Amino acid sequence: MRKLAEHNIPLREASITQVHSVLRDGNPLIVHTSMFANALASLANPKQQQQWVPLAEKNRIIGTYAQTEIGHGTFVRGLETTAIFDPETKEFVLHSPTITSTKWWPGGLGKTANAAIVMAQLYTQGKCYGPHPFFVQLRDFDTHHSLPGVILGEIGPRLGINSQDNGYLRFDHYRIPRTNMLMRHSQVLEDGSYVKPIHNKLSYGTMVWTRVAIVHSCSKKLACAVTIATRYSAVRHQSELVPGKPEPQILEYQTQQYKLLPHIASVFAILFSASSVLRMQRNVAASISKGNVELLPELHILSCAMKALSSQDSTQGIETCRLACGGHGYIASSGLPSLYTSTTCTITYEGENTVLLLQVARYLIKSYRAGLEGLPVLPSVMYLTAPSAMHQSPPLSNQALIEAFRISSANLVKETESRLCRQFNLEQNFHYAWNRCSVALVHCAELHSRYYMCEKFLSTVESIRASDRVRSVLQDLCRLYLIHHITLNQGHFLRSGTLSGVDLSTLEEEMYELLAKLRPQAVPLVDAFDFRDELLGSTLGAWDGRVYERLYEEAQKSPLNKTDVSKAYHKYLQPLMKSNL
Ligand SMILES: CCCCCCCC/C=C\CCCC(=O)SCCNC(=O)CCNC(=O)[C@H](O)C(C)(C)COP(=O)(O)OP(=O)(O)OC[C@H]1O[C@@H](n2cnc3c(N)ncnc32)[C@H](O)[C@@H]1OP(=O)(O)O
Ligand SMILES: Cc1cc2nc3c(=O)[nH]c(=O)nc-3n(C[C@H](O)[C@H](O)[C@H](O)COP(=O)(O)OP(=O)(O)OC[C@H]3O[C@@H](n4cnc5c(N)ncnc54)[C@H](O)[C@@H]3O)c2cc1C
Repeated sequence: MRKLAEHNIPLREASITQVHSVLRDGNPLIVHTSMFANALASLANPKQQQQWVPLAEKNRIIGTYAQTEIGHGTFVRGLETTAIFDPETKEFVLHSPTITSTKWWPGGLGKTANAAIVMAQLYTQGKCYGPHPFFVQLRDFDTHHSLPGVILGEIGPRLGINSQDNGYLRFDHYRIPRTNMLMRHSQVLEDGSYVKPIHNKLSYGTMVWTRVAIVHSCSKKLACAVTIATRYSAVRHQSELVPGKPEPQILEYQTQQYKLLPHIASVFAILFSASSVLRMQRNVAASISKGNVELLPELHILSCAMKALSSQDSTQGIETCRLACGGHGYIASSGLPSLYTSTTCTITYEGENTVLLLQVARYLIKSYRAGLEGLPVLPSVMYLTAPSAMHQSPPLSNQALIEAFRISSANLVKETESRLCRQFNLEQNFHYAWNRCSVALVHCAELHSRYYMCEKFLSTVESIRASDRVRSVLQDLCRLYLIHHITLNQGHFLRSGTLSGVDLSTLEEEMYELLAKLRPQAVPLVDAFDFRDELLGSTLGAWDGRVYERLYEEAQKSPLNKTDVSKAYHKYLQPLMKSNL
């Protein structure tokens, strides 16, 4: 917090700095600096912002975002916490009517936060208007004791990020002023009448913002992992590549290059896509301020797509990096286990990936059908019904590969839509038919998302003007990325007829050549991510390559090494050894 103040970084921008990486096992303030700060900035009206933002900036108020309940995370409309307007006192009464309505998971809620943005079902004049955000004080601002009517605690140990004190929260007819409803987009007036927003999903805006932030953070996490594994692979010598010759650096093995280089490429693919979605988010935010919500659905879908793909890719990439470090990748001091546990949760939180991909698929099917009917569709999905342009580019050029992605994606959507129609004819119920096609629908969403990411990678690399040599290395990396993802998805390209078996063999051959070509660039590429050793926090990945010394030094810090003979010997082992059991 002191660093943020020194550098004049506003609270809501803190989460895109590296400051949170200082903590190894989760940051109890991350939801305060990210979601809580963003909810105030985007969901509170100017008067409310004046009231709470300065206090949050000074950390007098430490907040969290309390939406998920034990019973419902994905299905936001199913939340059970109620906020009933009482016109007599001009207050909302917050209540948790069931066990399943208990708020569960919010980061920092257990012990750190003294306030929360609570999502609750809004009732006024006897009618329910769905989930709305409320500013709620949970603890006394001086003593930090929980307030009467508020029951809260921590939910217990998790796979990782255990310093984040994820919490639970219940309300027992807890009263808050009417003016604590965040009223930028919708309002409840003094007489209890409801003023609806210009788009009924504007109150979900903090989730959209966070999904975009997660994409950015996934590229950082993966960058840390590839830095550790690549540097280690340059230090580690093992086995014989040529019998009788000295043991080579493990980075010389083609299989090791295949484990690492595509994930180095992936860091850039995710980063460039994150920048593109961030630009769109800023445009949409500016439009919303002027009352225009036309591009909100496009932003929602793009943020779902990129959050799902980047969390999946970075989690898999980090695990591959851990495995690429052999046994030493399993030791906590390598930094890789905590990178994994703090990244795999991004697959689940802020919208479980399958659910987000189904949102993308719904948009693809709707847009495809609209396009067929000649209705207007938004730019990112025009290609679904636009004529093919496969023959305009030289065969197997980067542009041709992007076109192959585009056509294969359009083809898969077309095929899946036909399947959906057939299923609908059998079931006579759209929802059952949808469920029966949902595996294929997820594949549509994944391929569309991959197409977007590949396209952003290529267009960004081609726009680099600063240095020919940098551009040349990034072009090779981008080429590797395109070919790698084509080889992983061969079936889609064969089915769409965009690539033949011979094309795929040619591309595979080129991929192996690229691995060898990029091998000398591996260490410079990860060095260019420029992580300080303190932030990387890894015995395997430090700048100076003193891997073995650091592993040995770190082992000395183990509490078990404080004494030669442990207490457990006297208490358990010695009696066991003497017991003749
Ligand atoms: C280092 C920086 C890192 C920063 C990150 C900080 C990390 C902090 C640590 C942890 C944070 C974790 C926090 C959380 O997890 S908070 C809880 C998050 N919860 C979720 O994300 C819930 C997921 N569910 C949903 O979002 C939705 O309910 C839904 C699944 C998307 C939609 O459900 P449903 O289909 O029932 O849809 P609705 O009836 O609600 O919607 C119908 C139409 O609305 C469109 N829609 C939905 N959402 C939005 C939106 N946000 N914006 C615009 N439009 C939206 C939807 O597409 C439908 O449109 P259509 O035209 O097809 O009818
Ligand atoms: C580390 C961590 C931190 C979190 N922090 C916060 C926080 O700060 N604030 C907060 O409010 N919440 C937080 N959450 C909660 C998080 O947002 C939810 O866990 C998440 O949205 C998933 O919801 P769920 O747990 O209800 O899963 P479920 O929706 O129950 O998912 C279980 C399974 O059902 C499937 N499924 C569900 N619906 C569908 C569907 N329509 N179609 C197909 N399959 C479906 C899913 O794909 C999944 O496989 C956090 C969670 C974690 C793990």
